Amino acid sequence: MSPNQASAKPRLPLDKFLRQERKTILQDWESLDRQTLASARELTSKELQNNLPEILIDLADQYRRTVDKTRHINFPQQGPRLHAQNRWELGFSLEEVAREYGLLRVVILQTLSSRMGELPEGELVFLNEALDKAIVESVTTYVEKANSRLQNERERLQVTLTSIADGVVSTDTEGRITFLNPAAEQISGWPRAEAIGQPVDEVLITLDETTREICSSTTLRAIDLDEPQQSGNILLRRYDGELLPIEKHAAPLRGGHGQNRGAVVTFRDISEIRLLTAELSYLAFHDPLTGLPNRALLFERLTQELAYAERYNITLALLYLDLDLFKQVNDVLGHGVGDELLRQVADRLLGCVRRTDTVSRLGGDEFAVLLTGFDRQTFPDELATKVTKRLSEPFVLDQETVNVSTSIGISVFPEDGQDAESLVKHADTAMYQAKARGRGCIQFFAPEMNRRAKERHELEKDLRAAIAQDQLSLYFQPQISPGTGQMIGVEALLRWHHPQKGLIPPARFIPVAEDSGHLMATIGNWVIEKACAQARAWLDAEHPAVRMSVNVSIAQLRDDEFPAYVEKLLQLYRLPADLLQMELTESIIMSDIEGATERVGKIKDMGIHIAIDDFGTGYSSLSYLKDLPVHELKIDQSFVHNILTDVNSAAIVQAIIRMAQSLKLRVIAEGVEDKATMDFLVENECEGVQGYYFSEPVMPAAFETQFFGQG
Ligand SMILES: Nc1nc2c(ncn2[C@@H]2O[C@H](COP(=O)(O)O[C@H]3[C@@H](O)[C@H](n4cnc5c(=O)[nH]c(N)nc54)O[C@@H]3COP(=O)(O)O)[C@@H](O)[C@H]2O)c(=O)[nH]1
Repeated sequence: MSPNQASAKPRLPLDKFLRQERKTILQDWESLDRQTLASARELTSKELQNNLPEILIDLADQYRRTVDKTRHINFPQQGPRLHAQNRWELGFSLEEVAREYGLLRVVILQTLSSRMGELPEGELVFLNEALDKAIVESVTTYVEKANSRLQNERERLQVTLTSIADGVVSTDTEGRITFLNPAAEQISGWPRAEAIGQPVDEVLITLDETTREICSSTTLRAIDLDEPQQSGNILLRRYDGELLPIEKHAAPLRGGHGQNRGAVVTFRDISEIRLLTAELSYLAFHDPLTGLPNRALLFERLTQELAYAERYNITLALLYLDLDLFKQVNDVLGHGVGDELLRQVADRLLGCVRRTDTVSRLGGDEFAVLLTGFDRQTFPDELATKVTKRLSEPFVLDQETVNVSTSIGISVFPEDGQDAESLVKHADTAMYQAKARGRGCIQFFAPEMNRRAKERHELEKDLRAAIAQDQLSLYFQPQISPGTGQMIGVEALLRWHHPQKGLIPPARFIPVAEDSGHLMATIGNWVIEKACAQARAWLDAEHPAVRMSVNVSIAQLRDDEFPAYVEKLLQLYRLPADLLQMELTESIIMSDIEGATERVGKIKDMGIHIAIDDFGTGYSSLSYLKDLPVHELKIDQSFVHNILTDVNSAAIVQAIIRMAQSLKLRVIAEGVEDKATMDFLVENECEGVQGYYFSEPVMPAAFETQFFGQG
C-alpha cells in the first residue's frame, strides 16, 4: 500500500517524523550510547554525534526520493561511510559501530511507539532497511580501511626488508628458508633462488671465531625452545667460502594465534665495525706521528710489567729521553723537518732495543723506553749509552744534515719507585738533571733530585715576585775596540738579588723563566726598559754616547706587539734607535716562529742594531747570513776561551772574523780573559772584545767610575 492510500488514518510520514523528532532522538541516543559503549564515554557531544544529524536528514530525504520507486537506498551524501571513517579514527570497533546503529533503531522506535499507528504502511520497513544499509556501509568502510592498513604495513615491511643493511632470513618450522632479503643475499653471497627451500644451517654456516668449529643451530633452538637466541664471536662461511665476522639473532616466528610458524634470523656483517674499533683503540694508544705506543699505553704496559716484576722479583728500568736541540731544528728548519726527525729518532730507538722492550713517545721531543727482563744493574746504562751514540749520528732531513744529542734520565724498579707514576716522574727528574749537566748526558735517578725539582718550582714562584719587590737589577759590561782601547758599546746583564738566597746567576733563573714563556717576556721587557732608562741617564749626564746591548728572548719576539713596545720606549726615553742593540741567539734569528723573523725585520727597520749572540754554536748556515737582518756577530766564548789551546777553536774564530769582514758585519769576541787572547784577536783584526780582561759586569755607579771617569 502506498502512503496516499492510508489517508483515512492520521498521517505521519517518516520524513516528517524524523525532522520533527531529530533532536530528541539524538539526545536519547547519545545518553544510551554513552551508557553502553566504553569508547563513547569520554567524547564531547559534538564528537559523539558526529554526522548522525545529517544521516537522519539524508534518511528522511531518501524516503521522499525512493518511496514511489524501487527501494534502492544509497545515501548520496555518503553519511554512513563518513561516520564509519570517523569511528575508525576514534578507535571504535566494528561491533561498536553496528551497535550504535542498533541503539539508534531502538530510540527511533521508542519515540515512534505511541504514534506507530499514524505511520503509513511500509515506512517502518523502509526505516529498518535504511539503518541496515548504514550498517553495511560501515562494514564496507571498515573492511576497506583494514585492508589498506594491512597493505600499508606489508609495503612498509617490504621496503624495510629490502633497504636495511641487516640480513633477514625467515624459515618454516623445519628450519627451511622461506624468505631472504637483499642484504642477506649480499652478506651470505647466496642467490635467493638457490637459498629458498634450503635448511637454514646449510646456507648460514657459522663457525666459532676462536676454535673454528661449526656452531650448533641457534635457529632450530629458537624454534624448539620458543625463545630468541643470540650468537656473537662467530664467522659466517659465505657462498664463496670466505669467512666474515657476523652477529646473529634467531627468534621464533608466531602466527596470528600464537602458533609456531618457524623462525626469523637476522645477522649483520661486523667486519667494518671491527676494523673501526681496532683503529680507534690503536689511535687511543699510539702516537700518530711515529706509530709508537703513547703515554697511556706506556703506563698500561708499565703497570702490567710492574705486577709481574714484583711477583718474580725482577728489575725493570725506565729511560726518559729528551732531544737536546729539537726546538732549534723545529724553529730553523720548520715543523715538517722536525716531524721527520722525530720519525727517524723513533726508528733508531726501535733499532736499539729488543722486541720485548717498549719504546714510546710521550709528546714533543720526549720518548721513553721500558726495559724488562735484564739481570745486571749496569744494563740500562749500557743501553742508554748505545742510544746516545746512535742518536748523535747525523740525521739527513730534507737534504740538510742535522746533528742532535739526547739527554737521558733513568729510574729503576724497585729502588726508584713502586708504581708507574713515580717511576716515570723520577726518570723525568733524572732527565732534567742530565740536561742541566750539558748535552748528551745520562743520569740515574737519585732521591735528592726530588729536592732539586722542588727548588726549581720554588725559584719560579720567587721569580714571579722578584719584579714587584725590586729584586732585579742590571749590571753593565763594556765592549772595547782592541785597536784603540776605546769603549764601543756596553752590554746590560740581568742580576737577581734574592732576599734570602743572595745573588742568583742568570744561568740559573733564565731557563726557569723561559720554561714559563710569559714570565720571560715580562722580565725581558723590564730589562729593555731599565737599559733604555740607564742609557738616557748617561746621555743626560753628558757621557759619551755608547750603544746599549740587551739580550732578547724568543718569548718576547712571540708577541706581535713587541716592536711597538720597543718603539714606545725609544720615544719615552728619547733614545736614538742606533744607540740600542738587541742580542738574539742564532736559533731565534733564523727561526720563523709565529712571525718572529718579521718582527726582527721591523725592529731593524726602526734603526735598532741586531747582533747574533753565541755565534758558532747554533745552526746558522753561513750562506744565509748575508740575507739576515743583522749588524754584528758575537763569537761564542767557548771558542774564545780555547783560542790558545785548541787549533780548531782558533781556526773557527779566524774564519768567523774573515767571514764577518767579507759580509761587512761587525764582529765581537766575548769571554776575553787575558792579554794573549786579546793579542790573538788584535792580530786577526777582530773589531771588538768583551770580557773579564777589561771588566766583569758591574753596577751602574761602578761602571760610570771605571769607564766614564766619574764617581
Ligand atoms: N734573555 C736574557 N738573557 C740574559 C739576560 N742577562 C743575562 N742573560 C743571559 O744569561 C746568561 C748568563 O749571563 P751572565 O751570567 O750575565 O754571563 C754573561 C757575562 O757575565 C759572562 N762573561 C762576560 N765576560 C766573561 C769572561 O771573560 N769570562 C766568562 N767566563 N764569562 C764572561 O758571559 C755572559 C755574556 O752573556 P752574553 O753576551 O749574553 O752571551 C747568558 O747567556 C746571558 O745571555 C737578560 O737580560 N735577558
